[in-house]
Amino acid sequence: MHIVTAKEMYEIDRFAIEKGGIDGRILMENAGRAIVDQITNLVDNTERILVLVGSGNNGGDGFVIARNLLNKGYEVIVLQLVADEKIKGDAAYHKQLFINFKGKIQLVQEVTVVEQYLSNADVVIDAMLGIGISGEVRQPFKQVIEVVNKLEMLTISVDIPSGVPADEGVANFTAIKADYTFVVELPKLSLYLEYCSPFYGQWRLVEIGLPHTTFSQDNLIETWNQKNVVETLPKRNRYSHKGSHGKGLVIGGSHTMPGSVAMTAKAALRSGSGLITVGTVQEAIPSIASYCMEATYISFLSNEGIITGLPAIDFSSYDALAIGMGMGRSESTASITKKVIVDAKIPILIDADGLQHIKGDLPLIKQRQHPTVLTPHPGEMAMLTGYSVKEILTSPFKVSKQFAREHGVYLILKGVHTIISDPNGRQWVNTTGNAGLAKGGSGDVLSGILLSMMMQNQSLNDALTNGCFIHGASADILVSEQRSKQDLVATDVIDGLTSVFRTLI
Ligand SMILES: NC(=O)C1=CN([C@@H]2O[C@H](COP(=O)(O)OP(=O)(O)OC[C@H]3O[C@@H](n4cnc5c(N)ncnc54)[C@H](O)[C@@H]3O)[C@@H](O)[C@H]2O)[C@@H](O)CC1
Ligand SMILES: Nc1ncnc2c1ncn2[C@@H]1O[C@H](COP(=O)(O)OP(=O)(O)O)[C@@H](O)[C@H]1O
Ligand SMILES: [K+]
Repeated sequence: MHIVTAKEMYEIDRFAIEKGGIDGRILMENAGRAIVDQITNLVDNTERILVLVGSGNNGGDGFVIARNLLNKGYEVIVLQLVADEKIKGDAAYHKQLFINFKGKIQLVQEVTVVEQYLSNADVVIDAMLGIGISGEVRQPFKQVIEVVNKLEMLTISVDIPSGVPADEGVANFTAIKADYTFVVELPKLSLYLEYCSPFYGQWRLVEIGLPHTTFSQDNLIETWNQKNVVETLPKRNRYSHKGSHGKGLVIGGSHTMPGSVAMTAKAALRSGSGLITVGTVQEAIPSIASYCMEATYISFLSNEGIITGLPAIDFSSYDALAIGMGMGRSESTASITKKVIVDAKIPILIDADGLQHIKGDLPLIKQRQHPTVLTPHPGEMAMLTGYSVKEILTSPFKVSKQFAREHGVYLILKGVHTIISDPNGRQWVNTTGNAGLAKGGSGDVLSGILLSMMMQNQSLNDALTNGCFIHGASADILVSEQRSKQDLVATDVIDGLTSVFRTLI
């Protein structure tokens, strides 16, 4: 499903009205009615409802909601926070209908009066500001937002919590902290920004009759859901053999960090790889092998438990490789990563310490004729780009698209809403995962799943989006059925892959 910016939402809206011929007043009615259907599931009709409306179409939705709740027997008051002449067009039409239906509207701009009304209500419907907000929230909205947040009453936002920007790039704002948000037709970008999404509370899309299309050539962002995975994940052929499912190489690990490659290898095998070989320091092999007996091993030259040299490896005998996990950041390991980038004429995934190694070698990556996948978390992305972590979290879509295009890489910017970007600038947002994954080792497991997916018979975009989905889905199933976010550890996520594959395909 497309994720839209405010501009794209307006384009879709304009298309529906101007080319499709649908009346904007009907769209507004549809939005209000669809949201009322949701509200009636949450709120009993004995509860007193206060609808806060602003000057735009978001306020127009508020009038439709108020009229339809009134029809259903709810006690409703609309507080209009702007002067009458500010309410225009479709919103003015629906305001008049509400009046015709004997609805009560109070024009209020004093925050103390708003507070009195709030104290006599059980539920507040926030239809103050929608996706048309520009700049900082002005008065009286700012104060009203602060009062609503302070009161902690059930708050339901229309389309977007008032004050939250629809798009990325705005770091500081005052906004309603909604319990529920009913998002009109398509998800807005800010739903997938970790500093904005908490404001939405629980959210759901409501359909109002707009086409699900995008007119943008430049900003193709989609969510990746279970349906997408089911459609694209290759089925295992009855006649397949181990060679059909990929021979992968994992390079990394050190005397003090053997677990990382062990988890990557095990996760790769549990996600369907035919054969996995681990290249690591000799000292680490016994402990890794006891956890991952299915893999084979190459002993690398080492000094004090750190890889110092790359043995002669015929990279072409592998289908893909992953490098960097637990490898350390010495000069010797950096030069090995560099050699692999140049010599390995196969798809490679670079993670963790490998990302530190490549900072100065991005031009070499650009020259590669085979796909390169980078999997930074925001800290690593900051190191690679020179932006601060805050800047990255404020504009993760822009920063990662720019980087993927500029360096010709597939970029997986990990986080609460992991963003997958391809070298053409297409982007997907993963929809699975939970805070149980915020533990050391989760990234190593992801690398293993991705390595495996890269070797299955699917496009690389599908492989990476499916890999991220499967990783998060494993954690989600575990947390809902047997573990908790507290005790979940990375090796559990590997074990949880069983449930994912059993339920998904
Ligand atoms: N046909 C349509 O256009 C539809 C739009 N829908 C609703 O319409 C909304 C978008 O409507 P609008 O484009 O009118 O935008 P808004 O409803 O967000 O209102 C924008 C108005 O708010 C004021 N404003 C902007 N920035 C402000 C700030 N920083 N502080 C205080 N006031 C500010 C300005 O007067 C501006 O005209 C959507 O979020 C959705 O709720 C729905 O009704 C569905 C159909
Ligand atoms: N709060 C969270 N919600 C969802 N996913 C998370 C959360 N925290 C971490 N993750 C996921 O866990 C993984 C962590 O990777 P990373 O930071 O590289 O960990 P490590 O290097 O310790 O293995 C990423 O896939 C990330 O998306
Ligand atoms: K709103």
